[in-house]
Amino acid sequence: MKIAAVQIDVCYGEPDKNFPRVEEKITEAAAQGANIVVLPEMWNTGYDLARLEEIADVEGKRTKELFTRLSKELGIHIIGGSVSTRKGNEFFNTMYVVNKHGEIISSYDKAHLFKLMDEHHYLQQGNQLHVFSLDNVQMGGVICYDIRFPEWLRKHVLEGANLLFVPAQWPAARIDHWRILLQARAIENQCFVIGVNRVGEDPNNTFNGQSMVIAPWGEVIWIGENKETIGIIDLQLQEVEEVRKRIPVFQDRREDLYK
Ligand SMILES: O=C(O)CCC(=O)C(=O)O
Repeated sequence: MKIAAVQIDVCYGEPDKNFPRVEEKITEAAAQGANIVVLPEMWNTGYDLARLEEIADVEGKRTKELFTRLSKELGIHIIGGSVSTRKGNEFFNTMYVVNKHGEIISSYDKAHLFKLMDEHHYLQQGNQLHVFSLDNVQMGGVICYDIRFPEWLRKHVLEGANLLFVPAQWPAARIDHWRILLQARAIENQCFVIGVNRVGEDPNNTFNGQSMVIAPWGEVIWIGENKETIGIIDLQLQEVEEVRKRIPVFQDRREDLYK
């Protein structure tokens, strides 16, 4: 399974600039032989939350149209990072997953809103777990701050996810936390973790990439530098089983102690 981690800059509050750029990057990832492309968080608008009325994607229409068209044309699955959406009169930070046949197979609204970036003032939180299947492999998708809640990611793995995707806009100021938390989530859950961050700046933060692909034993098999880049990473999925046999964490769990 070949993953393309698309680490890009995001134009603040400018969906009309971001949509064509993302189309270009997905096309480039497919040309490089990827089966699955992964985008960063809130790539349509960035964190221009005060202007969501004007710029959020209404019912995710524009995003869904782009993903369904491209996935079919290019034969590639899309883990759509996330986009700011408007559903009715409320706003969300939403991930769409579209398979290579152009079917929207799942969507997820960020469950844990990040107060340091004012999300709780503008967005509604999601309440649903996010496990889906592509090419008969069970996967999960959460968003950025969600990784600080190990119990939330564990729940996805207990529901069968062997890979966890984490789109993010994780500021450089706390990038050590990003790296360590992603690695810990991979080791404790004995699964692949694919974190895709952005680069560049917005009025409040600087972002320095360091998107990561981590194997179930915890090795970092790819890390993005501080520049726009597409990482193409070939995952050996049998490693999940191998690691779980070596240290049988899931058999040894003491659920009776955790309630
Ligand atoms: O938890 C953090 O330090 C960063 C989280 C974040 O930037 C986000 O959820 O958008």
